[in-house]
Amino acid sequence: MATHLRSAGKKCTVIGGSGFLGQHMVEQLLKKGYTVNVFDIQKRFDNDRVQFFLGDLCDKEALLPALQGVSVAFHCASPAPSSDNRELFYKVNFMGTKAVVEACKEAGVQKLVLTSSASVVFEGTDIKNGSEDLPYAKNPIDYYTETKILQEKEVLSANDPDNNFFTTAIRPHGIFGPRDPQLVPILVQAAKSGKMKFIIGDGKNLVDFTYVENVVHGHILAAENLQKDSALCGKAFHITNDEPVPFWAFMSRILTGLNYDPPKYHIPYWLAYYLALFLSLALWLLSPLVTIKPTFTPMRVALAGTFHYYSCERAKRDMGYKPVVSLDEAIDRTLQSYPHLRRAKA
Ligand SMILES: NC(=O)C1=CN([C@@H]2O[C@H](COP(=O)(O)OP(=O)(O)OC[C@H]3O[C@@H](n4cnc5c(N)ncnc54)[C@H](OP(=O)(O)O)[C@@H]3O)[C@@H](O)[C@H]2O)C=CC1
Ligand SMILES: CC(C)=CCC[C@@H](C)[C@H]1CC[C@H]2C3=C(CC[C@]12C)[C@@]1(C)CCC(=O)C[C@@H]1CC3
Repeated sequence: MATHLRSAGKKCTVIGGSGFLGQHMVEQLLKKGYTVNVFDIQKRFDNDRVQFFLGDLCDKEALLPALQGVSVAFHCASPAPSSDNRELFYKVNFMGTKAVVEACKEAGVQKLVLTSSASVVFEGTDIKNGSEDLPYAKNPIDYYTETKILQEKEVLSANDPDNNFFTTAIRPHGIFGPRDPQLVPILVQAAKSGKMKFIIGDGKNLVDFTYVENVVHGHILAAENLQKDSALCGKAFHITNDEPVPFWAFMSRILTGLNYDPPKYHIPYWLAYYLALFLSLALWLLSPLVTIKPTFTPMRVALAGTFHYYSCERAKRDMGYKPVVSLDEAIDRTLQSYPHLRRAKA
């Protein structure tokens, strides 16, 4: 194959490339010999090998220059769930994704890989080894997830082999790893303020936590296997560590690894849920006077007190996926990457 064709095949754009997952995507893609463009609303790192395009993905005209000569676009941009901004979720995750699809088609990008979420099928009740055949949640756990469903449907239905445009979606769950601004920092903050005393439920509920490098590996395999007549076209794939763990054992391991005490008292699931619901209601009533963002929310209680782990057999079968970093190794690497969050021993 002529060099220019080979390098065109390896030219990609990471939309959301300044974010947590996006930065890890960029690092691995560069290691694998891809030429990488980043499109993001902000620039959070410097790298001479990356071409940055700053803009809002809702603006198709802003996206087009970042997609010229590119064969694969990875779309992993989203407002943070914690921003709690319904209008923004709808605008970016739904309308913005329509703009991404249109811009890809117009620029002649052949493959679009969306970062969706396994939570698109989660309604707050147990899911054990859930497959991709589960229906979309009728009552998603929050509005953010509702717009992730709209977004995934939009991307998968855009798959159009007749026009040489192929789409797929990766559904990760509980991504963690170095530089994650959410899971470990939120947990440490909760521990520091004395909020990590209680285990919700009996502590036996299994959950997937997925190391960021495995999530990246799934995305790259998806891009490399996405082609005419492949099983990936227009389909979604769970990517997990394939090692579900008790939610509270994972939390305790992170906390003790950073010298914080693990939670030890149990509180029944339904009591926690109704307390969180009552708290949300009280804060909503007070919202004209004061704005408080609670750590303890019904959605978090559902995430912390139910089983929700997913099968990644489809990804193994159709793209040869296998986690590249074990959960043990992943936790160790993550703990080492947060020296500033470690509590000094008394
Ligand atoms: N983290 C997790 O556990 C999971 C994440 N996901 C999905 O993975 C993807 C990546 O998540 P993560 O890396 O954690 O998220 P981040 O918030 O770290 O990264 C998202 C990036 O997209 C940028 N962005 C937001 N809005 C726009 C816009 N309008 N135009 C251009 N760029 C924009 C963000 O900028 P800014 O920071 O300024 O908003 C940020 O740089 C998301 O789609 C998320 O839904 C799915 C399952 C689990
Ligand atoms: C499994 C999964 C989807 C993980 C990623 C999300 C996490 C950032 C949060 C999900 C549940 C959250 C949670 C807490 C902290 C942040 C999460 C792990 C608490 C432990 C915070 C303190 C409490 O009051 C209980 C919360 C339970 C859920």
